[in-house]
Amino acid sequence: MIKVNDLEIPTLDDISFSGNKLLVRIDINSPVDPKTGKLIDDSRIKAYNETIKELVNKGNSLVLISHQGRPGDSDFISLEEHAELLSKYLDMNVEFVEDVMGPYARERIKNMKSGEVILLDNVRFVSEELIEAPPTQHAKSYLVKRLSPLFDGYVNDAFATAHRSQASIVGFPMVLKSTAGRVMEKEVSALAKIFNADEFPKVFVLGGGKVLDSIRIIENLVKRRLADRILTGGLIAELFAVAKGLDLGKENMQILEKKGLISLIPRARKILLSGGPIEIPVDFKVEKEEGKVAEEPSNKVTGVIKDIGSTTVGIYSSFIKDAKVIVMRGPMGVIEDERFREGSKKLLDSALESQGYLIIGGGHMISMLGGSSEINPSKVHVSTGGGALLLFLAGERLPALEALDLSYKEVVKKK
Ligand SMILES: Nc1ncnc2c1ncn2[C@@H]1O[C@H](COP(=O)(O)OP(=O)(O)O)[C@@H](O)[C@H]1O
Ligand SMILES: O=C(OP(=O)(O)O)[C@H](O)COP(=O)(O)O
Repeated sequence: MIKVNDLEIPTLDDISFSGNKLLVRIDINSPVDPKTGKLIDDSRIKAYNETIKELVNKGNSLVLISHQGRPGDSDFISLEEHAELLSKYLDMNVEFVEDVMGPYARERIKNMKSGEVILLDNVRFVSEELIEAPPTQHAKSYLVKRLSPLFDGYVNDAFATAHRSQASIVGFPMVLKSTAGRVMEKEVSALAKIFNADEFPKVFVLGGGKVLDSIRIIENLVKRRLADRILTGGLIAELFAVAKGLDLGKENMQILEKKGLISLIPRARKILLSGGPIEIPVDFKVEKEEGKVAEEPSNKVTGVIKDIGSTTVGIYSSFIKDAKVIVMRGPMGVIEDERFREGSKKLLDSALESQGYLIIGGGHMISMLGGSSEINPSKVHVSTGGGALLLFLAGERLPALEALDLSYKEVVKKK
């Protein structure tokens, strides 16, 4: 059992599945090249080998289920390429089923033979999956009602989605015998051990595009006084810069507005006014007319912000080098474009060179590691999670863990 605060979460050692048909929730949501629609990193696809092989070796047949991107974004794509890569890394056939809960998927699941593995299509093609709701409500969703009768059990290995109260995460545990998979187990046990609240300075490097998540994370970190410094990059840096009163120019404001981020300015301002240890870039790398790249001080920005500038890289690196614990999530810039990878790459190098312990997460940031074999596991924890990782470290309860705990009490023990 994994014990987290008052939660007790069963693992594959506590509920031994063999010869069963299992629904396995994984998170293979990966960075996508917006130009080609192809995956640009496969770290998360490789992560589930142990769980999948262990379950297959015990004669189970597996239906893998995952999301990819969010509706409206360029990375909201089908999982066909993911199935090819899963087959390659597992060295076994993972059949792609271009359906989630329709008659074709259900018929295919009914006819599965022992040891077979299939991957359903992007679960966010089902609109119910996008609703954040309590487990009891999701247990009544069509997704759960249509799929759960076909299975003997449910395994949640999607640590990276553990902070979402969505149907494929919290609905199935209410009706099926459920456990955490090996990735979930390792992440939760390792993070509970390595994150020592008494070790400081702790430096958080937070970038990327999921600004609402980041604001929630920062509010938690500040409230619990867990961070000595929070170094911002990506869109989160832009939001804090505006909240501080900097004029980032019309184009950047339009981008923030288009992404619906203007309404978050008061929350960012409140964090700054409450003394949150937020660092804002002193310069940015920007793209100007005809694709020209330039560096501009934060108070004189005219181009579109695409990365942090070199002076900021120097300042941030010195904070990182002095830290005892470094947590990195979300890139400093638009890393899909080679010209704007430098900020993230240099901070990552500083973190790897530092004496501090590095916890790094989030699909885009771990892609910067490029599968590096030189990572010292006693000094670095590479997490499959980004937002889930940070919220867990900040002490928030994760819906996926709560649902597995509840499932053990209500579904397993009462049977
Ligand atoms: N200044 C910026 N403007 C627009 N997008 C940005 C900026 N900085 C980073 N991004 C985008 O943020 C995305 C990654 O953010 P996110 O999904 O939060 O990270 P992770 O997957 O590592 O958790 C990338 O697609 C990147 O292009
Ligand atoms: O990539 C993910 O989160 P992350 O960017 O925080 O690492 C997860 O797959 C969750 O995706 P979501 O933030 O669209 O719910």
